[in-house]
Amino acid sequence: MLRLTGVGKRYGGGVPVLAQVDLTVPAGRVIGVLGANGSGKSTLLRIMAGVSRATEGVVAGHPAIGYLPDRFPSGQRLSARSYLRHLARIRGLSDLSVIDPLLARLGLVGDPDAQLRTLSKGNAQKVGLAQAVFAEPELLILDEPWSGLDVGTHAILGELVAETRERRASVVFTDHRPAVVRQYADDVYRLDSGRLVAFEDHPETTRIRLSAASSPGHAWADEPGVRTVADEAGCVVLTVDAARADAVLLRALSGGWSVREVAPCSP
Ligand SMILES: Nc1ncnc2c1ncn2[C@@H]1O[C@H](COP(=O)(O)OP(=O)(O)OP(=O)(O)O)[C@@H](O)[C@H]1O
Repeated sequence: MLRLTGVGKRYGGGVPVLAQVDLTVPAGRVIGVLGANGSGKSTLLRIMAGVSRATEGVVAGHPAIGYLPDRFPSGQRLSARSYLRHLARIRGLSDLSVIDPLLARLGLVGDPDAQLRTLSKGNAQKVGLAQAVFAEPELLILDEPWSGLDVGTHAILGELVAETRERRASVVFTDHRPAVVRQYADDVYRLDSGRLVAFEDHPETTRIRLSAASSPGHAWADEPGVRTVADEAGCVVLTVDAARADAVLLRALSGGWSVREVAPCSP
């Protein structure tokens, strides 16, 4: 659907914000991009949305795109309703009746006929979301879409993302919170020094110290969930995925080992 190959971006003569970014967005997939402030998330999404040019590399594919920018231009005199109708006509949408129910679903507080510039930040964000999704684009690009939204609308946005995936369209979104990105994305990436890398999830681990009067012997490294095995002062020390810790303890006790210590590993 959309493919970035070797994409780089440099503003003026500065250091590259993005370097050698490769990313394929397949149909029906939700991709989440994590990154600290200033790591280049918005720059990457602007390039994908076609509103900014890469200074290196190739962007291939021309899906119909719905785009929520990081700063939605909300300081306008147009009302939310006229703005969305205007955009709908530009995008060739004949059925304008989808707009009002969408604003209601997003929980727009206030008069849809009031000027956009009078809306609160969260309500302006809802109008920004509405313009991104109403035409059912093939690729939905959302820059920090959860920012500024109230809790009720968080769930609605989650539904909109899921519905987009269900109709085999794709979503690319950014956020700086791993838990949010993990919750909604099929594939999670992280921007690190301009490079886009797969986000490695580090599940919580537990440290288990075992001893045995006579060595019963056990291939602990082969036990599911065991990450590391070390000998320390006559004890065996295991690092175990927290979710598997109970099973490993049961195996140890039934195998004649004594449990000396169980503690969460420091992050
Ligand atoms: N138009 C521009 N001209 C010059 N520098 C820019 C421009 N846009 C972004 N930058 C710089 O590029 C870097 C990445 O910015 P970008 O907005 O893409 O990061 P971000 O990850 O989206 O940040 P945040 O989480 O704070 O929104 C920053 O150092 C920023 O100052």
